[in-house]
Amino acid sequence: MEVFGLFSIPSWLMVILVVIALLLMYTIHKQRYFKRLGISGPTPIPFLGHLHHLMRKGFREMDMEMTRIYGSCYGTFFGNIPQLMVTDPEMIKQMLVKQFSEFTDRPRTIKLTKFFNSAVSVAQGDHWKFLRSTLSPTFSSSKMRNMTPLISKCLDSLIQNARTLSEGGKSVEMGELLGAFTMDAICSTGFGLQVDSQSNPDDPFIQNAKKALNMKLRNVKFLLAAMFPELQTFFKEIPLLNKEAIDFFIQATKQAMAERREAHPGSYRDFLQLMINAHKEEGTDAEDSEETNLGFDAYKKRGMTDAEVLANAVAFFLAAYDTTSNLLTFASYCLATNQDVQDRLRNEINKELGESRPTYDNVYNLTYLDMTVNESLRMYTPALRLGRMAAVDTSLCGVKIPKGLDISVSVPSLHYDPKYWENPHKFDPDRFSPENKDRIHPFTFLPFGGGPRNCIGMRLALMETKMAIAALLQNFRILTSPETEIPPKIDKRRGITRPLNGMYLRLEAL
Ligand code: HEM
Repeated sequence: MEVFGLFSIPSWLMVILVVIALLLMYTIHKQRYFKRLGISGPTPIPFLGHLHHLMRKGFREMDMEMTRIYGSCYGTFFGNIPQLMVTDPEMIKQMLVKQFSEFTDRPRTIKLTKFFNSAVSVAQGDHWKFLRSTLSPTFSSSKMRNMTPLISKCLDSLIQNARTLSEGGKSVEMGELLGAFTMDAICSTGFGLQVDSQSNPDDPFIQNAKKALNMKLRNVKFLLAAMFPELQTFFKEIPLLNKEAIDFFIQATKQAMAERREAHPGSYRDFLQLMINAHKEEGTDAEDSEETNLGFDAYKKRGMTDAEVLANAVAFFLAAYDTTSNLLTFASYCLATNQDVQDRLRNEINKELGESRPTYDNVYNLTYLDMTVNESLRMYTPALRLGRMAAVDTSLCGVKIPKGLDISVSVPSLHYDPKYWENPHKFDPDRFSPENKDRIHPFTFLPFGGGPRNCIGMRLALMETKMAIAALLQNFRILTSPETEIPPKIDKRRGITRPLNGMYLRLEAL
């Protein structure tokens, strides 16, 4: 083929060049999105956007670094998909609370396994409202109080296990120890399952939870969806989560349901029972109805379907496990590296509880324990981003927001912002003392998110964490060991804050 009569190139090469030019025009058009809105941000790489930063640094480090450079509202790209990053407390308040009706849903930037569309964490609009109102009663104060004996039993195993593992002054990998406690507590409080993963490190519940949460981001379909979001129409789903592991939790839930239908109907008051009570056999398939939006009243009338019960059961296992066990792991690290805080906390526990075992009510009244847990959550927030999607064309504090835009709040960036936290790298529970608490700028401390779509399991997570810390300090002094990494390196490949090389500490029996 002759080009302007000057030189000739083969037709196949011409076709390749035209395709490359069209693809470049496509990505350049997509990545001008924020320029068109007048929002600044780091320059994206064609097709990848800022994915290369994410792969190299992880959400925590990337977001904190970019927030320092670009401020509290800037545009980034997940491949060619625009994501507005926000850490301005007023904008966050508007989005999570005041304009909630315009920002009810989480973004579905990448279409994950369809199965999870029926989970409260992923469901949208009226479907979410129905699921949230059906599941919320599981977490009332009275239900929490009823769960105390179940958690106490798991604490007995925790203390026993900690004694065995720390014999002879050996360091203990706290992630394994506390992860097993968390899993036992989820199984018994949520599903009435007596699982003793604490005495069995190869327990299938633990192994499958780890497998399920180990997302494979270097997945071809996933990368294609990020670069060409329109292609997602042709993908049934993008299986980032391990299917075998998800199937394990589905089977465990089905078995628990079958057992209690036959053996002890009516004797349970837990999360699974609440779903069984709301379940009606004759419901339509959740995935289909979700796509057609039945409306809140119609969802309520038809009750929960099989798909909804199973999706929410699996979501409960996964949402509760990694978050709570990592909070406990980092709280132990903070106590080991701040012996003065540990002494003060143990004094409070001894004074208020004496020899009594921790319960929902007695740990609730421990002010310094609450301050310590909050400061651990500030420094090592398990959740890294809060996501919302604009349902309509709107604006947030004067910034124009088009319908469908994915907006993310970087929680660690807020928690370390020196504008709101003096000396943010210092572990200082006194920031949360009753006298100082009122001085905390609203919407700058968001470990459990905020507004009507905040963490549904917050009360359970806090109860479990506080009871476990109280029991540990009644029995052990937590110390660093030569293997303790100070400060701990954070695993960049995860969507959650967890230590890269484990958390090795010493537990000295008291
Ligand atoms: C320390 C432990 C935990 C932390 C730090 C945590 C954090 C969070 C955060 C930040 C969100 C998003 C909130 C938002 O977008 O505003 C969330 C949502 C959620 N969490 Fe947790 N969580 C924890 C434990 C739990 C537990 C124990 C459960 C279950 C029993 C749970 C179930 C959920 C569910 C179902 C959602 C979605 C709620 C909805 O969309 O309506 N979480 N969590």
